[in-house]
Amino acid sequence: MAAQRVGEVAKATKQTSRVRVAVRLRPYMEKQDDKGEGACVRGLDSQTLEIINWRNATETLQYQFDAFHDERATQQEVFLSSVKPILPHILNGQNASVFAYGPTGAGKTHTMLGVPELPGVIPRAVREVFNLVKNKGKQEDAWDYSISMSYLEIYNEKVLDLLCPSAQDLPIREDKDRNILIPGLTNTPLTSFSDFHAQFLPASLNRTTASTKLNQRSSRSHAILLIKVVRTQRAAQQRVQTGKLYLVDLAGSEDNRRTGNKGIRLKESGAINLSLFTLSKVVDALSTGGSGTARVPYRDSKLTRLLQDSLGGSAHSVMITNIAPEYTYYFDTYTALNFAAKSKQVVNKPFVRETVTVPSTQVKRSREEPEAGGSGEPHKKRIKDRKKPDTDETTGQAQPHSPTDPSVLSRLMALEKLLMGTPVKERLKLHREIQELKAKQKESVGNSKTLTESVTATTGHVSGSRLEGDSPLFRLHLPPIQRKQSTAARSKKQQAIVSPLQVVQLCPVVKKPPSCLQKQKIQAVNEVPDGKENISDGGWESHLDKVVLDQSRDKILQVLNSGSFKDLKGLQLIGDKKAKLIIGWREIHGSFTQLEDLTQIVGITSKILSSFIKANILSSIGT
Ligand SMILES: Nc1ncnc2c1ncn2[C@@H]1O[C@H](COP(=O)(O)OP(=O)(O)OP(=O)(O)O)[C@@H](O)[C@H]1O
Repeated sequence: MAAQRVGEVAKATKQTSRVRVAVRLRPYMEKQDDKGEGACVRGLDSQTLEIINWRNATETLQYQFDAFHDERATQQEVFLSSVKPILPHILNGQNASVFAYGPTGAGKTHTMLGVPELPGVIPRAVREVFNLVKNKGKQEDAWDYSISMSYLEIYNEKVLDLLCPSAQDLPIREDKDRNILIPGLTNTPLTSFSDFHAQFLPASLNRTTASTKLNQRSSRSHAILLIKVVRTQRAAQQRVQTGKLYLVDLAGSEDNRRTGNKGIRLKESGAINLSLFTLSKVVDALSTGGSGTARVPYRDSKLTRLLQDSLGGSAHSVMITNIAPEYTYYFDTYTALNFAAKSKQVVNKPFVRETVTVPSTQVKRSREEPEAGGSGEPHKKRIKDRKKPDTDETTGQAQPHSPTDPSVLSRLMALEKLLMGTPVKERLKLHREIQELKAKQKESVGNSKTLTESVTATTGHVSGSRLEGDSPLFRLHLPPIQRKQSTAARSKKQQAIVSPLQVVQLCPVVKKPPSCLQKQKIQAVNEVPDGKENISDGGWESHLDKVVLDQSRDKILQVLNSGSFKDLKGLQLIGDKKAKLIIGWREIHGSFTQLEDLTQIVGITSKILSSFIKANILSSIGT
């Protein structure tokens, strides 16, 4: 019998739910390491890993997450520890989401999809949902359950229905209750796991993949599988609860120098990187804008618009960050780990959305009409409930910022660097911000001293004798990670393992012996000097590795060419006026081929251009 909706009840649960972050290290692959340098990252225990510190290769950076799955972890272990625990929520009208993040070729699709003999999170989670429903049905007979699926990809900023590939770019809508809806998206009822299998496999083949230098079958889109569980009470006045499970395989962040992308691949890559860039801005806003005043830029990309419920919204979320051990991936891995560390601070507020219905005459409902268990919650509530940056709402305890917490350090460093090349009028503002961060840093040093090791569930910290004078450089009596010398120009006999000190020479960024500038930068990390920054302006580029410089330039160019107004304003030294001029220039001339083209814009002199380049490159390296 059809039912008429008479009321929707959003029952906020008392608990907040921090986004759980797991990191999975893929096995070392010789073919990905043509120089034969070995691994730059390794696990220490089931929660901790360490990566060589690019600023000083005699140190490592340690990160702690909710779970760390090393290269030997099986598909089943990853599922049991990181995914299974959140699934029961969707039977109670709550949302849950699992998404795989990481550089291209680091194992996201392997983790989410797997292969027939080693099925990944998606098939295991769906099977588990069927099991849970079956068991619930046995325990209580007051409710009926139905399961359905939708499957879509976001390709080049277009939403495409994988169950109905002819469908064009589908719109994303938001209803008055802030539920995210996709009108026209196929929603197929499922009767069993094999039914799911039969629908899912052919649909997966519709996903856009292509071969790049780094991955023979690289996902060129973000794939989102939505499993919906609707439970309906068998009573005169029916209650209907809908829980949604999002299983997301994100496209990999890409460095086009290494992927060798050209033409259409390069365009895809631009869209992928831009949406991931927006995702990182969303996470930034959620993890640092705890006061509730920061605008979260969900609308700046389709991906973040769709994931709105999963980040800072109403879902129980798990992010599995996939990383690769080879040195070739070093900076991608480092960036992914810092992103994962920030994501740990995002808090969701799960709630049950329930519809109470009474039998009535047939009411026609479109497939994507707002419904029970919808994905949003009132905006005001979300903002109000957003986690303050330093407070773990799940425990009520202050979440310690380690003295070397990368989220504070990197912002601090970026600001310090920025100050060097900033016009006088902006210096005051930056200086204030630096002082605040320094105060926070000092406070966290105090905090961390009083906390026992078990409480230090921090986002990550630098381990090194200079920072933790009495602790050994490497814990657990493991020998230090050693970078093998490149085998490219050596015979097999000469492949001796170098000592950690020699590694410094191979460090990807620090090329020259420490100069005055570098010493001061190191001091900024370790001592947070109170004195004035008075670093000479000239020759800053020569202190950085060419690859890093080129990568940063490419990223800036990408934002200039495909960034929205807001993305452009996110660049250093670009305000409203310049952002508009850049968009106007793009409309007339197309893309910028190099950063230097910016001088063609009225008001951007070569002096302004060099400050712009410097500020943005230093800022991107520091974050
Ligand atoms: N844990 C693992 N064990 C064994 N092989 C793995 C593992 N993780 C990844 N691989 C292999 O590494 C290669 C790249 O993995 P995958 O395609 O999953 O990467 P990806 O992150 O999805 O890349 P992209 O973003 O380009 O799609 C594949 O050949 C995959 O089988």
